[in-house]
Amino acid sequence: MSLTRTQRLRQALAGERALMAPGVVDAMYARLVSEAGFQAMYMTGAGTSATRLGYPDVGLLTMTEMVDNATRIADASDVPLIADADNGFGGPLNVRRAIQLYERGGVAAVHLEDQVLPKRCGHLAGKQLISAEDMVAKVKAAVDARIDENFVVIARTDALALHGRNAAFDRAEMYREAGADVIFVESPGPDDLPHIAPRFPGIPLLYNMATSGKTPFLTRSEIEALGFKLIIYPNWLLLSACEAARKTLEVLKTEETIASIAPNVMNFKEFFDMARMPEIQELEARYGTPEENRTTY
Ligand SMILES: C[C@](O)(C(=O)O)[C@H](CC(=O)O)C(=O)O
Repeated sequence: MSLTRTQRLRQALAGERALMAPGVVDAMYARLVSEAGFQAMYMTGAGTSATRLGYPDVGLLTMTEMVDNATRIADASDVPLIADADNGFGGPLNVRRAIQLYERGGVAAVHLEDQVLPKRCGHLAGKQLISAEDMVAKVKAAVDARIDENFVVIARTDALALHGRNAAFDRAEMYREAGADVIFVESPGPDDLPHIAPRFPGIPLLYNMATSGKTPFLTRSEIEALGFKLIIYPNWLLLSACEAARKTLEVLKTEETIASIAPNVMNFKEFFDMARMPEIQELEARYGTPEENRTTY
């Protein structure tokens, strides 16, 4: 029998190499990541906020909006999805409901952070934290709420930027004792990185390859050598696409034709194939759509 997504995620986290999870914001990016053959993907809250609302990552998205987005992403492939669950959208009871809905939606892992509500991107200034004890209660609620024991609960602390290394590590230790499966110390700089793994033996650590540049752009092997097991790349696909879209818009505005862009974009067939056209064609055949009405190019 094939392994479930959560089992595959657990297996990958226990493997030799660090697991790379490119960031996605919708089903289309999920298709791209799946096509590219990655073993995991990550739903970025920052990217979800930008694409769903056109606003930055300042905690405006509601829990149901985040769950809805995660569910659509999870539905688009069989690749284990790690999803941003911000601060759990409230207290421990909100966390409990959020975990139930994320899990039901096919998500394999979430990360929860110790910021107040509303939260903001961990790489921005002006963050505020809840107490470590309040966060411990949320981690416990998350662990208790999961039905599938392989669903992964990742605890993130945002304390490093505000209170320094010791405070951040103390918090992370408390979250680990509360049952977190993975530890995520947010926005470490180059000086902090070598201190994290020696302090947390035996538990997988997450490396957030954010685009802010605060955490260095290391290679997978360099990150592995520092003792991290999971690498998320939150907004890189989105930012690549935004830059390409801007260029297309510039050309369209000045040249008033798409002709010079056309040879450089993904072609029509590739685009539909990425969106599972072969599956649709197979289903049409199976359910008796007359040949002349089947979807073809
Ligand atoms: C990981 C993160 O929470 C996200 O929403 O993807 C962000 C990433 C980012 O804004 O680049 C973060 O707070 O680090």
